[in-house]
Amino acid sequence: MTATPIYRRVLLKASGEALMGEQGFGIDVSVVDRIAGDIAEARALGVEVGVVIGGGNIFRGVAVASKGGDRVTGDHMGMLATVINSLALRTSLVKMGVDAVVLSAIAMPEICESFSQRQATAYMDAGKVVIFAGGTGNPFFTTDSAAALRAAEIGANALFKGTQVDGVYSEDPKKNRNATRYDRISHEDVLKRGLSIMDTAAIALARENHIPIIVYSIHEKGGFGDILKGKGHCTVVADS
Ligand SMILES: Nc1ncnc2c1ncn2[C@@H]1O[C@H](COP(=O)(O)OP(=O)(O)O)[C@@H](O)[C@H]1O
Ligand SMILES: O=c1ccn([C@@H]2O[C@H](COP(=O)(O)OP(=O)(O)O)[C@@H](O)[C@H]2O)c(=O)[nH]1
Repeated sequence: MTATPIYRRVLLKASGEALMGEQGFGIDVSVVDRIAGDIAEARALGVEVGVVIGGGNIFRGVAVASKGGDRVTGDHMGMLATVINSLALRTSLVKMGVDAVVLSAIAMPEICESFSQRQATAYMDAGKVVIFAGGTGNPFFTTDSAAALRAAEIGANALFKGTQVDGVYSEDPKKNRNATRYDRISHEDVLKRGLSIMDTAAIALARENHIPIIVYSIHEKGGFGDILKGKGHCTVVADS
């Protein structure tokens, strides 16, 4: 018997950096295939899935600015990187027989459709996985903010942050091995304690729209599906 998922419609933010796998740069197709497999499992449970992928495996605007370059151009390059990753994910999903479409915040009609809230919702209602490319379409933002924004626009029941660590800690666990992990914490406390698991704009937007954020390790095979079945390993950031 198939388990009943705890959320009907979700937005998954997949770390761009995770797509590198063991490489120092670019896309490891086996990692993309694994993430696509996790999404396929969620679809099989009947969950409607929207996805935002980062671009940090290819480009980050702040890296350009830190070397004295033009931040806005750097951010444009970062947004284009998210389009490349989105196309890679769509390819993997389609290969697995999962119907998926890329909608970009930056118009590039020869490559993919442009984003509109109406079209995105219609595709999700029809059971397609919708991959939101190009971030918010604006510089000085991140794909975390894009994920919170799209989650609000599509009426997602939860925002999943699939990242390098398995939850929210009292401090960055990569810097302090003794940091303690929370099973549950409020958006308010994440902001007040300056826990930088996601940028503050993303957390504030999720808080205003009462969207829980589920932080889990994107490296854990089947982790996404397990959480949807109510038995996964994660931190839930939700209204207190
Ligand atoms: N309080 C915290 N709890 C968990 N992770 C934290 C915390 N503070 C900083 N981090 C770091 O935030 C990183 C995830 O954020 P980010 O760089 O946006 O990754 P992503 O590639 O998923 O977008 C983690 O790899 C972790 O090292
Ligand atoms: O709305 C957005 C989303 C992303 N970016 C740029 O795209 C890069 C890649 O996104 P991000 O760093 O969020 O990816 P991730 O951390 O998930 O790898 C960012 O550094 C920004 O330069 C942007 O300018 N506006």
